[in-house]
Amino acid sequence: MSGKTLYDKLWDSHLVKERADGSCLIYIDRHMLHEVTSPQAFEGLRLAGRTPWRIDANLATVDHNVPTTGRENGVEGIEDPISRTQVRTLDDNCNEFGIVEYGMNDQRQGIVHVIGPEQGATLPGMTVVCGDSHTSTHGAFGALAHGIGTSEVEHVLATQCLVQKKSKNMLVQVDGELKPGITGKDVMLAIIGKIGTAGGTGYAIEYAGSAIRGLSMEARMTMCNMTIEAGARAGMVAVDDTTIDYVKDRPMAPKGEMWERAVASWRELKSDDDAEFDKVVHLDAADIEPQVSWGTSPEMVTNVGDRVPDPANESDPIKREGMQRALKYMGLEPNTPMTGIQLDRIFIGSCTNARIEDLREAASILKGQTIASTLKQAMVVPGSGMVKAQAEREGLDRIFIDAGFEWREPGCSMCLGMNPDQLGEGEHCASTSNRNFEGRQGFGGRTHLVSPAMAAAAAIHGHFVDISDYYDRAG
Ligand SMILES: CC(C)[C@H](C(=O)O)[C@@H](O)C(=O)O
Ligand code: SF4
Repeated sequence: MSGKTLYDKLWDSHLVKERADGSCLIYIDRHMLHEVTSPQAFEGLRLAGRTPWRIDANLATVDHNVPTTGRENGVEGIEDPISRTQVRTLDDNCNEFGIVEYGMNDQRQGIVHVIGPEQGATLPGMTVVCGDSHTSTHGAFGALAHGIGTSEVEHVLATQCLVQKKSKNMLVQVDGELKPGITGKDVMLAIIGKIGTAGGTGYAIEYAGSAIRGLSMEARMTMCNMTIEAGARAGMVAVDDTTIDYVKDRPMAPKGEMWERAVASWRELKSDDDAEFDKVVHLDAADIEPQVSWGTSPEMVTNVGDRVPDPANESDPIKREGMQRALKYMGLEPNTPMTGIQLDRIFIGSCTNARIEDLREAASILKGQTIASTLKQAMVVPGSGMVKAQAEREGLDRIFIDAGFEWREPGCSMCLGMNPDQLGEGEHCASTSNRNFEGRQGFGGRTHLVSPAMAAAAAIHGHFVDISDYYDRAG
């Protein structure tokens, strides 16, 4: 018999019961909540007269609907009535049921997938769920993490368990050395460009190989975050020293002797050498160039040095039609150099790329520079209040502000149009977020997915540039 994958190990250690039809009950260690997908779940609990099964397993915050400016008047000061109600409802529900919530003006508030790891609420070996598709982010810690629907949010609140079917195992192996300036974002966009947005459907993906081992936790989180864009619900990376160093001394991480014991067991969280995967994909790190998306799906992506593809060269009629539609929406002509796309706004933020390392990377490009006068707006939205405070201690806020960026309060912001930060119709945006769907950042808005460094360099020039030049020049 062959060995176990990391996914098999996580699955087996949380399996409560398996039925003959393959449906399984798994135990959930950590449940994160936000204001969008929780109201009906709490309502369901109330109607059934239930209380949360394990209060301490839950951690809530407000992120999608919060404004990123003008928070001095608290929740009642939120202008949009729907957003105000959403935020107030989570506050009320958490108060009623006794769940810890980082409210809008708590320094620990932020995007749910940023604050979990930051607080040590996400730990190796856990099962982590949240009513949010980008929960896959937490898999970077050698955890089994995925999004759930609102009825499942209610189920987890009530029982701490979830009915699931096991996925197949996929290994994405990235070996070799990344070129300077190439980030986890570029690696992940290149993977999605290669396997497609349905490439991971039905699988749990493990990222491995020497290039992944060399990545920071922030970069691993970026990759696991975008796993859902590759069609897989869960992505994960094995535990190593990088993982353990990141987790150490986090507020909710174990301490003292418990820490030593935890680390000893976490070290086992890797695939066995003889584990077999149902599918294996290889990438050579040295081949990966800075990525920019040109279309309305994350797989519609190319190297910054390339051109907008020509549908005429696509033999598959369905794909051709999809490309034509995407180009029409994006207002792009085939064969336009990617560096020729003029931008209107720059957004550095989201649960994909708003951690401290992301802001440092962008600031290193922007230092002493100013943004192009042709831009309507450039903004940085830190992923959490803690990231914001850290960036301010390092003086990064000054670099951004001096360059012409707006420095905002934490939240999902322009990643999706559920708050005042939105694109206007027809506007092109260099965005460090994860989805470039039609209307995602505002009605008629045109999203180009890039890394923080690429967004920063694009801000200076008003169009995309190959940041490789920056890194070469800097030596
Ligand atoms: C609002 C929420 C349910 C949604 C998700 O599940 O991912 C959002 O976070 C997103 O990124 O589209
Ligand atoms: S930042 Fe974007 S992707 Fe992440 S949870 Fe918020 S809306 Fe979803």
